[in-house]
Amino acid sequence: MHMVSYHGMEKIKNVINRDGTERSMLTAYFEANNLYEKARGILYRDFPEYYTWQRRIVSAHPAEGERYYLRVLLNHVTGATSYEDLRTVDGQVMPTFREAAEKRGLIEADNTLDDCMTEAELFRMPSSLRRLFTTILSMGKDIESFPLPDIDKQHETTDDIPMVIIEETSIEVDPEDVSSHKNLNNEQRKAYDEILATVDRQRGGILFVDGPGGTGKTFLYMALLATVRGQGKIAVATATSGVAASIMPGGRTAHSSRCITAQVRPLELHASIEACTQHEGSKRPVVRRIPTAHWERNRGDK
Ligand SMILES: Nc1ncnc2c1ncn2[C@@H]1O[C@H](COP(=O)(O)OP(=O)(O)OP(=O)(O)O)[C@@H](O)[C@H]1O
Repeated sequence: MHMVSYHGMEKIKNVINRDGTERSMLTAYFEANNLYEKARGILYRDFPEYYTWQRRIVSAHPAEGERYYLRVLLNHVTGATSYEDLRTVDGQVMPTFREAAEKRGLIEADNTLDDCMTEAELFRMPSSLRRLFTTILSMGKDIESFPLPDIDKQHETTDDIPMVIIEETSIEVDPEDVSSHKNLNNEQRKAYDEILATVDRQRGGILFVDGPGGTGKTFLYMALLATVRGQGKIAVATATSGVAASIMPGGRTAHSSRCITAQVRPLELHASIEACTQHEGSKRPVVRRIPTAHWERNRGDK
């Protein structure tokens, strides 16, 4: 079980027969344990302090499964002379490295995951560190066990209300926007009434407002957002670009919205809002808790 690099066009027979392919740093370590008694008391990771290798020890990611558990064992077991020997615990050969690590009590009790983060911190880029951290959390590691800064209680959810709802309901409504519906022209009024009727029916719907630049679409959105929010309902305003999103109060880009992903298609909107709030820790979707409307600026986005 070791990695071999080869050219894509190379014949597999040649790869296997190439000098040195059958040896890896790990098999060299097993050999050293076989040959030298002194080597048997040294952990694999400390080996470079006593013996010379031309390469550095590679790290293993928890998502790599057996390769990772092999690394866990090597971090704790000295003197192994073969893979099988490494899997042997109390005279019993375990079928997998994971089971061997479990039998030795290394997985539950040790701080390998913390060590993994500490080691990764030295050379990984932030995005890669974040991925590693979420992988570790998904393996059942409690986030509280990491020395993270304290969570600002002010931003925690209260009374089991998901954060996304608190954020959306705390958007301030400009009084000028609230009264702007009185100034709508006939076409805007028609669209305004129809959209509000759809929101009130609470049965969902997809409506498109279209028109040449400067004909008052944004003016209409502002009036709609203010009216819906003024009624205590949630109006999620998204746009495909940051500039277009910044025009609308509480507006955000679709991909940064915690409710709607960039790939969302209109018919998936309901499902994506549900998925989002369930992810936030609530089993009750926003759409059932508070009537929700969603505006997306598309055509003519700046
Ligand atoms: N009913 C109205 N009463 C007063 N002013 C209005 C009305 N409708 C639109 N306007 C004004 O007309 C101008 C253009 O409107 P708006 O920006 O809403 O157009 P738009 O269709 O969103 O344009 P674009 O597609 O270029 O973004 C704005 O200054 C807006 O305030």
